[in-house]
Amino acid sequence: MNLSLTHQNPEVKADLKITGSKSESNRLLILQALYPGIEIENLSNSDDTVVLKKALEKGGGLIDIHHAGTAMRFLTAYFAAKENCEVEITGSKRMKERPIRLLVDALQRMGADIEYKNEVGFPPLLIKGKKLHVDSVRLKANVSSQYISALMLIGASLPNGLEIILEGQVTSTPYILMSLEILQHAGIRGEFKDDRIYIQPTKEIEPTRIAVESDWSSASYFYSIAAIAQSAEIRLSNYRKTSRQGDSCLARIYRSFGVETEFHGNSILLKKVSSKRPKCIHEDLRNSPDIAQTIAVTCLALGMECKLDGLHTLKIKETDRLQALKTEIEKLGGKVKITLDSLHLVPGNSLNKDVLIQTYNDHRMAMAFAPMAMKTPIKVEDAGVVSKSYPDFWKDLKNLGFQAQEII
Ligand SMILES: O=C(O)C1=C[C@@H](OP(=O)(O)O)[C@@H](O)[C@H](O)C1
Ligand SMILES: C=C(OP(=O)(O)O)C(=O)O
Repeated sequence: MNLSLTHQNPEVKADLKITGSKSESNRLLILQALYPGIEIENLSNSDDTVVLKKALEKGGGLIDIHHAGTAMRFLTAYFAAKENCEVEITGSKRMKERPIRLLVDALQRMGADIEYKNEVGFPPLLIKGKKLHVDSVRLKANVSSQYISALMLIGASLPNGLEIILEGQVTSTPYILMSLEILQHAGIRGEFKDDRIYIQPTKEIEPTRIAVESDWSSASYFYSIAAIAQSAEIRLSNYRKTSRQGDSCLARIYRSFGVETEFHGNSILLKKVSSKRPKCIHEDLRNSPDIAQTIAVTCLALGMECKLDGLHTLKIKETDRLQALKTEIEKLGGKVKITLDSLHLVPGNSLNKDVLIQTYNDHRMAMAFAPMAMKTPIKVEDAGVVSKSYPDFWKDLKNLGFQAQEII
């Protein structure tokens, strides 16, 4: 499904409930499978969470997790440590290009029986679950934090717990802290200090009800809309002032675009308070890689220069996001230089009209470019990709005055 998108009203007002964080949901589902006393509230309705839940219910055999990176990584560790289970985990064409060797190597050193079905280092994987005895493992930490979270989530279920020694500069650190906080919330002891993580062995936990906060990465598109609009008041729930999600740094970053965040009870109110903004934004997004696309497109829409660093993980996500951003921004008239870990955008004098934005099976390409329709009519290819993290995205956008029409 391709969509033609327009937006005529410079004033935006809306009140939306955003689905639960997929990162929190997927961690909690793994923990719940290991410790049945956990009850989860506000679970994400994203495809990535649905596939993970179904895989856990199936418990073995052939499992296809499509595009879901966290599901692939978390389930690899989960099944490797689950005695007497045999599973083949596969995914989309892109999933078969997303590296998993660092995690598989670590699990194999812990005693796991995992084989590559096709290419070494990439899914699909053949896993024969067994008891893992080794209780200390070293892991390169600068490629994806998901490998580390995957090990942390199974750590407490191992006979002696698990020590993880991190090598190199740690990336996406807030996601590691999220894993630790969720374990602690469930009653599992653990610590993360310098380059060492330790998770204490835990046989049982007290029954606990844990509420998932709504997804901050999904909120980023509304920050972008508020920044681009002439006036905006957008209320989003359910959010907390002290969030486990690193992407809550949006509140700080979008202040530079004139958007203030007010916290009221369990909701946030995004208010456009000023049209003054700097000529150039410079951010290191090592800790919040998922909002890079949103910020780049906001800057393009507002005619601002933007320098983003710390983007070394973007090449191995749903698509090569650095290349995808460059190609699509240049179609609209911006100039983009990319390196292996950075992006520099210089906006053009005007924005091209009716450009078809390609989405490359990446939900965030579709959602990040959508706010651009407030400045120039655009078309979005394969708009259904949003369901990976935010199935209600287009419906919610209509509530903000966007007109979306299906086109061939
Ligand atoms: O652990 C998680 O839930 C995630 C970690 C991040 O991945 P990397 O650590 O690979 O950057 C992030 O991009 C992804 O969307 C979700
Ligand atoms: C990178 C993402 O997800 P994953 O790695 O879990 O596929 C994302 O949602 O932006």
